[in-house]
Amino acid sequence: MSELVKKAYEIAKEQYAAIGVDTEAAMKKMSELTISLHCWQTDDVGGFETPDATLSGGGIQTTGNYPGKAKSVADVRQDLEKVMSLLPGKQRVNLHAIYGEFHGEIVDRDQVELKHFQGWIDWCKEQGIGMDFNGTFFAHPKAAEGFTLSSKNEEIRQFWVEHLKRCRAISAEAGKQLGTPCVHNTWVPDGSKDTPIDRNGYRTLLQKSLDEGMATKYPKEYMKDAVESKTFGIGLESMTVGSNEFYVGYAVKNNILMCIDNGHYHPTEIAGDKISAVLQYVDGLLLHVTRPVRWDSDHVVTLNEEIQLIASEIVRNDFMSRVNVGLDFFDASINRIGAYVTGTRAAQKAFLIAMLEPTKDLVAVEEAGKNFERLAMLEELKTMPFAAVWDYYCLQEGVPTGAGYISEIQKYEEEVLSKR
Ligand SMILES: C[C@H](O)[C@H](O)[C@@H](O)C(=O)CO
Ligand SMILES: [Mn+2]
Repeated sequence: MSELVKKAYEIAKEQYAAIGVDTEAAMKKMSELTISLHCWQTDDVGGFETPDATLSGGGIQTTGNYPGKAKSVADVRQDLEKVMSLLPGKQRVNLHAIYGEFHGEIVDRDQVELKHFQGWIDWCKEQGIGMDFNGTFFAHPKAAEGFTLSSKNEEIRQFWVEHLKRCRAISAEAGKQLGTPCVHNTWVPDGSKDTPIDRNGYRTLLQKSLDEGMATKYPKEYMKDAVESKTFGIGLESMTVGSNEFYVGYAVKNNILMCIDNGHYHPTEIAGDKISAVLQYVDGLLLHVTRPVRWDSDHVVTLNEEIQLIASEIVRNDFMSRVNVGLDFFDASINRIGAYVTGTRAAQKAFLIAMLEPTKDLVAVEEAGKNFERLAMLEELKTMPFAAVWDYYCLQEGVPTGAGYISEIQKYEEEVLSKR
């Protein structure tokens, strides 16, 4: 098999060289890409605050009941280790605050501390990876009214401000210990099912709470703040407090990261187009790469045009060091390890394809007004022998080539997941 992969690669290398693309340089550039693996695909966003915790509310939903979901932090780690063993390139782990090690104690969100996540930091150290973090502002009685950081109930608002403060402190310590900045992302579901009157009041409160929660400034080498907007959530269809305009404004004003989740816009909007727009005004972005199907359904990422534009925009403009690439999907209807591996590989493929583009030539053609030639070149690029380069890259990285990971995942399902 590996002989075949090498042979195919040699031919592909020549074909790419003929259009001015250096395949070796492209594979080398892949080392600049680190993908942050969201822990929540392992257990359908349940977390471990209580033994039977499940996702409820917040306008997000998992569907499906495929056997084998992670039931403990140990299961999550075991699953993520399996996932990483099947992926080329570099990864990090992205945790939500509900994934702490609480050891049977009821720890409310305004009580989370470093000690609940020290085990995770140690595990990251062992794995040689970085950690990202998220306050969890959903699936909680104090989020049941639809408002958290923008709540008009001062006690509730303060509760969530305290959660934000604590999560940022945990993030800073994780980044410090691991020697790589931890991105702390804030997404709140806040919004209204039916038409509200005081949109402005809620937005003023959200801004006030973010200012309070982020008042402590940490060194950028330890942690970076990100804020995530959304168009609407289920049951919160009429108004989202943290809309796109709200958070672009907040991120620009405070020069923090804007999180672009490509499931969080109107279906006709193109998330990839937003990257160069927002990066005119902020230093960096966080991406939540996902696949919305008709709504923010968080299907497993596949190699589609949307993902391709996102990756191409980053590579074409040399934005690799300014964009933190994370994933955000949770499909409970299929093997969850398979979901991770397929989805992460799809995102990585999009980046490698972007790195195999003769961008300078395309720009020259565009600037010369040769739009037919631009169109034709883009079409021809679609059928270049990308798979041969991808397989060779996987071979070099010591992970299964082609569909080779499927049987590995089936074996893991038989030996581990089916016994849970
Ligand atoms: C669980 C995630 O934090 C959540 O999905 C958020 O990032 C989001 O995208 C909500 O729609
Ligand atoms: Mn998201």
